[in-house]
Amino acid sequence: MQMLLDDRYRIIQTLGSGGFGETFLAEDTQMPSGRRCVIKKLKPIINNPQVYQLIQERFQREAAILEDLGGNSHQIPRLYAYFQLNGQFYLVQEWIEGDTLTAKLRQSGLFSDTVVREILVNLLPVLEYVHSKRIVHRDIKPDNIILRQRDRKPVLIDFGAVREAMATVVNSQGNLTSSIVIGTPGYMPSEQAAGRPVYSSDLYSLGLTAIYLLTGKQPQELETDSRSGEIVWRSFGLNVSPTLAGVIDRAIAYHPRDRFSSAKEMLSALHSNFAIPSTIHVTQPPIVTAPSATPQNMISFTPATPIHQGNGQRGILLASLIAGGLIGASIIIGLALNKQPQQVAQPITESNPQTTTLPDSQDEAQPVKSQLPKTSEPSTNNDETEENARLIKSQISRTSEPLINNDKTQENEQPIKSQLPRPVYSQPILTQTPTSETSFSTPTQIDKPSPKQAVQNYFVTINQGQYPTSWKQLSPSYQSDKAIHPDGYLSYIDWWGGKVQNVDIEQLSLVEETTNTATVNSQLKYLLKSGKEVPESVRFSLIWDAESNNWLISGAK
Ligand SMILES: Nc1ncnc2c1ncn2[C@@H]1O[C@H](COP(=O)(O)OP(=O)(O)OP(=O)(O)O)[C@@H](O)[C@H]1O
Repeated sequence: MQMLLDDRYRIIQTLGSGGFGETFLAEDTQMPSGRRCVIKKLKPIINNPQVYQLIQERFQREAAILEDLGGNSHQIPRLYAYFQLNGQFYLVQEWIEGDTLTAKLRQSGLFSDTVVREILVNLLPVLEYVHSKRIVHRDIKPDNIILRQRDRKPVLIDFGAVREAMATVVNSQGNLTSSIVIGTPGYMPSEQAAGRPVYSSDLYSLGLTAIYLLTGKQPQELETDSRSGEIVWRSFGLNVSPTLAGVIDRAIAYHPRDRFSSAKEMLSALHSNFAIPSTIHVTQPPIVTAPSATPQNMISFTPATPIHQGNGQRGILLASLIAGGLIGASIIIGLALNKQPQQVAQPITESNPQTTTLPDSQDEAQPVKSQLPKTSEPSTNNDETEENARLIKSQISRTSEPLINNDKTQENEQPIKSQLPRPVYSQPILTQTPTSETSFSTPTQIDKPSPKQAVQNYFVTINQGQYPTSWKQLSPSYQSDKAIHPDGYLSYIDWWGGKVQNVDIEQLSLVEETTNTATVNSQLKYLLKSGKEVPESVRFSLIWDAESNNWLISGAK
C-alpha cells in the first residue's frame, strides 16, 4: 500500500515542480469524503543553521496569512493544514478543479473581449481584498489563475510570500536577507524586480495577463515602442474594445503613478467608458517581435531577442558599441586595447543581418554613429577589421578610464558572485532584499536603496530583457548623450537586445556616496550572443532621483 504523507495524505499525482519544491494532488485519508487537496512541499535554502528557526517562524506567519485570505475569499484556495517534515515545509490547500488560464487558452484559443472583461471584473474584487490586507500577491500570471469548473470564477493561487520565506539566508555581513525577488519576468514590473513591490504591481501583472488572453502573446514576445517605451500589443488583439484596451494600457504603465491607484479604480474604469490616454500609441504596429521559446511556466532570464522587421521604420539598428552607457563600448575597447585583439574584432564585426540598414546619410552627422556601420557589418577583409580597431581606439580617451584601485574601498566590497541570473533559469531571480520584520508580502516601505543595489537591479532588468525598464534607470542626460546613444533608445537596445545574452556581476564595491551622487565599481562578465564571455571592470556614476526614489546611472567608464 502506498505510504501516506504525514500519515494522512495519499499522493495521487505530481502537479508541478519549481525552484522551491513540488506540488501534489493528494487524497486526505482522514476526511470521510477522502477529499482531494493540493500539497505544496517547500524546501528552504539554508546557508546557516540558525536560519532554519527563522524560516520556520516566517513560514508560520505566511501560512496564517494564507489561512486568513482563503477563509475570507471564495476565490483563493482555503488552507486546510500546514506542517513540517524532515526539514521541509508543507501547505495543504483546497484543490480547485478547473484549468489555469494558460491551459484554457491552449485548449480553446484566444479569449474574447467579453470573457477577458468578465475575468477582470471577477478578479479585481479579490485583489482589492488582498490589498486591503496589505498584501501584494506578486506573481499574478495566467499560470496562477484557475478558472474554476463549477462556477467559471477565476481563482487566485500561488501567493509569493511563502516561497520568499524559504529563501531567507544570511549574507556575508551576517544580516538576514531574502535571496530572491518573487515574480515572473515579463509579468513583473520594474519596481517589483527591484524588490519594492507596490499594490499596483499586481495590476500591472494582471494587465499583461489580460494581454496574453487576448493575443496569445507572452510578455517576452511583445515589443515596446522604441520612442515611448510603451508595450505594443493592440495590433495583436482582434476586436478588443477601446474601453478594455484603455484599461489594460493604464494598468501596464511603466511607472506606478501612471497606473490605477487601486484594483477598485481599475474595476470602475472597466465599467465606464474609460478614455484612452493620449500618450498610448494605439495604432503603431510593432516594429520588433521576439518569439519566445520559453515554456510558459518557466522563469526565464533570456533577454527577448528582437527580430527587426522591414516595415519602413529604422528598425535595424547600428549601434553595437553603446549600452547603458559606455559599458558595451568599454568591453570592446578593453579587448581592442590589450586583452585579446582577435576577439575584439569578432563581436563587433560578426555578421548580424539585423543591424545593417541605417541610411548612410545619417552616418556623417554623428561621429559615433559613423563608426557603427563598420562595427556591425560583416567584416570582409583584414583592412576593415583593422579599421574597426582603429576607430574603437579613437574612442578610448572618451570612454575608457583605468579603474582606480582604492584599497579603502575593500571593506565595502561584497562579492555577490552568482547572485545574478544565468540566461535561462527555472528559478526566481537571485538578488538581495533586506529582510524586515513585517510580512514579506506587504509592500516595501520606500527606503533609500543602496547604489550597489541600484546597479544590481539594473542588470537584473537587463537580463530579463526588460530594456525599456533598464533604459529608464539611466539619467536623462545620459540617455540623451548623443556620443553614447546616437539614436537614443534604439542604440541602446541594439547593444543589449542584439549583442548581449547575459551579464553576471562578479563584484560590486561602493567607492563613494554622498546624498545625491555615488560611484560604484563593478567587475562584470558579459556573455555575448556570439557565445563569447567577456570580463570587464566598469565604474558607474549614479545620481539620486528623488522623484522615482531611486539611483539613476549617469555614467559608466
Ligand atoms: N489549489 C490548487 N488547486 C488546483 N491546482 C493547483 C492548486 N495550486 C496549484 N495548482 C496547480 O499545480 C501546478 C503546480 O503549481 P504551483 O504553482 O504550485 O507550482 P509550480 O508552478 O510548479 O512551482 P512554483 O511554486 O515555483 O510556481 C499548476 O498546474 C497549478 O495550476
